Amino acid sequence: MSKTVVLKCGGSTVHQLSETFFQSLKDLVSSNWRVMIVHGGGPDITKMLKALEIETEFYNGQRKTTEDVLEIAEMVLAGKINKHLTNLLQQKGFNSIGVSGTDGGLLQAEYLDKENLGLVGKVTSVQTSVVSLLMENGYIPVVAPLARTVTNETLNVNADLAAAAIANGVGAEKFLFVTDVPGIMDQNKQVIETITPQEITELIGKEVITGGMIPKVESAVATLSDICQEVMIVSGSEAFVENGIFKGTKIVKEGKVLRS
Ligand SMILES: Nc1ncnc2c1ncn2[C@@H]1O[C@H](COP(=O)(O)OP(=O)(O)O)[C@@H](O)[C@H]1O
Ligand SMILES: CC(=O)N[C@@H](CCC(=O)OP(=O)(O)O)C(=O)O
Repeated sequence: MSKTVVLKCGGSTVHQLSETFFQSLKDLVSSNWRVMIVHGGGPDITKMLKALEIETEFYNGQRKTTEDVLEIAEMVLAGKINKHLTNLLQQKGFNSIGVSGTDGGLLQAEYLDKENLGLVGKVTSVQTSVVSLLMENGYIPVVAPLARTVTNETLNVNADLAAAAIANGVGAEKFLFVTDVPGIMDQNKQVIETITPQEITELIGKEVITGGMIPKVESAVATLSDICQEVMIVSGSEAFVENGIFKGTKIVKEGKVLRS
């Protein structure tokens, strides 16, 4: 039976995906992996909000989302970025379908911290039937990180957290964060090949892992399970798998160093 890999493509990399990245994706598909993509788009949302002179700020790494901000976030995520990626995949020879996390009940959420963040969601459940059907039929689902509450309100969701919830929900064997760096770097800017949750905590404490890397490693650690034994941080501007060998940083459960 084929295994599932979830890729989270960050907003920092969605416009810079290289030919070798798509070659790696082809290798995965031809090795019988079922592929699903969840994307971000933070920089594009910020750019559009600035152009429209709508104020935007972050609280604990998440965008404070008013109704005006949500309207633009949904427009950019489910419109601009989702169509950009879906079209690009189609152009590169993949069958892809773009959906929003609000479609088909895919992502259900509750308010994360209504007082401080406004319309921001924390995913509570993932309805996988539609995306599973798509993958079974050879399509790559491309998901925008928006969710619905039980009372049908749309909420903005941090893409790292949305991707982690989806990886868990679909029972993915592999979960890759595709970003603008080739992996987690140590204090000497060398890419770390394998890292455990304990080492991650140490590097956050030493402020070697900072900023946008923190939600990634925290989501990675939270996603590690008996099914998903390996989460990776990889680059979108180069090959992330060659001859079955994955390149980047592998985040593995304590003491386990696994082969690709
Ligand atoms: N130890 C680290 N190793 C690599 N990148 C790091 C590290 N600490 C912080 N970062 C930062 O994390 C960034 C990736 O996070 P982010 O910009 O949020 O990406 P994305 O748009 O893919 O979600 C890198 O560009 C880098 O500046
Ligand atoms: C609540 C929240 O912060 N939502 C994010 C959703 C996009 C995202 O996470 O994009 P990246 O992966 O490019 O950062 C935002 O509005 O920017």
